[in-house]
Amino acid sequence: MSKSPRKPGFAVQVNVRVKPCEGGSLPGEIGSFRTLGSECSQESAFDTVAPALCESFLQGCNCTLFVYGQTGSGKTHTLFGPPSCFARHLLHEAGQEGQDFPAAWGVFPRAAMQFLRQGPLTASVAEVYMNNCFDLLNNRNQVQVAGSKKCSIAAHGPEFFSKEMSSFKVAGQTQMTLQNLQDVLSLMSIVDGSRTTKSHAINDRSSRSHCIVTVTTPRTGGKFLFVDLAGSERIAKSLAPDNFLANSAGHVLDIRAEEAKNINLSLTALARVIAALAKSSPFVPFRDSVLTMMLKDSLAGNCRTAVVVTVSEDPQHQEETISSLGFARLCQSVKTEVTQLKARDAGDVVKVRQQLQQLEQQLAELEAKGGAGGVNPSFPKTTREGFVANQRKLMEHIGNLRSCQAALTELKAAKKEDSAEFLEKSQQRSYEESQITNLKGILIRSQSTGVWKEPSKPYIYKLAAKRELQHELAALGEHVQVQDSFVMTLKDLLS
Ligand SMILES: Nc1ncnc2c1ncn2[C@@H]1O[C@H](COP(=O)(O)OP(=O)(O)OP(=O)(O)O)[C@@H](O)[C@H]1O
Repeated sequence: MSKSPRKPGFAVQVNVRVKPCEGGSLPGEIGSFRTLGSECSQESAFDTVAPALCESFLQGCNCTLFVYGQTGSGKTHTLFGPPSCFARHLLHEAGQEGQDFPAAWGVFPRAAMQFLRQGPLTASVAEVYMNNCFDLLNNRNQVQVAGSKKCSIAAHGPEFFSKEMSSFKVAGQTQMTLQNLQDVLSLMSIVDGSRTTKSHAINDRSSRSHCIVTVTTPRTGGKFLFVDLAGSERIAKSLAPDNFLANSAGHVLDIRAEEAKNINLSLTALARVIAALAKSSPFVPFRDSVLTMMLKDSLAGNCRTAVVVTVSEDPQHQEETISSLGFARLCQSVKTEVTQLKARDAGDVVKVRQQLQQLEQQLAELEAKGGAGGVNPSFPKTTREGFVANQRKLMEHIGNLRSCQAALTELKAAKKEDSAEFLEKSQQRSYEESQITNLKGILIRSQSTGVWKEPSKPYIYKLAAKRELQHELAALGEHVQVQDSFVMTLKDLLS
């Protein structure tokens, strides 16, 4: 990808959004930030925060927008929208009022709609939960961040992934093509439905993970990261007594406290990185957490970056508000460099084609050595066929269960919990769940006989990388059939 000269020192743009609270107010002056007051609508929030970033992205710059703040202060509300705002009936109602989409939609879906006027995009969604990264577009499969201490992608992954330890990449994330409003809605339904959320004393729908939606434009290869950070929290305030679960060994496991501890650790790592960048310190501890590795390019690379710090007017959260404003001040001193990427050309296509060919050859070699796994040919035909048929049935029932759950969420959002349709879908959900339990039992029993071998990790990574390259080629305007080349491992299906 060709680059034009760097424009030095682009300060991170800091915005503060205030969540209203009746009778509440902020502790003192906010400071010299762009402020989105408690009356600010979703549309005004977008108009304040996003236009300059969106324009830069469309001109070929990498951009990042992240939201930071105390739990329940409005991060997800600002970036994506309030709970259930992606229910399909709301889209229909907005259409009847002559709107393109519901007024409640947040910055990301509005920005995506703007980008789509210029052409298609590809998107991926990562969730960072308990310091591990998961692919929300592929059944929450765990993916590795290259350069992390846990796994070096250089050991498994395709050669074209950067081996430079100074740059971190997520290996083999699933890409989804966005072409229209329906695609944006589908993406948001997946994010909404698969993110780890819990209800606690401060927020009914609290995100227990950081969520990074990345959209890429094929014209330049430029990326825009939309980052919804999990909320900082004081465990004593947010922890409700019903959050204790007994695990199978009989130990009492405080999952919520463990999650909160992990969230706070990663946010502390982020604050340390930002403090080091603000002081222009020679050492910046990006490696301290998966989150900071993933945000390295956004904070210290070629990227135009903005942050929305969300705070509450509620007097009982004053201490957290003061702390969040301190974070906002730190961010103001961080500068990135912004380089405009040039439109891609035929040379890029040739390069990607070569990489694809190389990868296909490596996949063939792995297949020849049995790396693709599969059914053990030494077993009788009927056993092999029976196993594969059960595997297929399990996938079908998992698909049906997901559709059922999506339909139930829609009906709930439309307040149709008393309808016959809701009852029918609930019954179907129970049926699908019982089928899944039965099939899992059968598969676990037959797997232990050795009839099935899982594909190797390098094979899975290379296959995912092949799909990414096919998407890239398609986005560059090449006629290429993007193959659904995921390997759904049995381990994933049975988990
Ligand atoms: N500016 C706002 N105006 C009106 N309602 C808001 C505003 N900000 C947040 N809310 C509402 O407050 C609730 C909590 O907001 P949200 O889930 O976005 O918080 P969060 O910061 O993402 O929390 P967490 O870190 O726990 O995930 C939601 O019901 C949301 O719609």
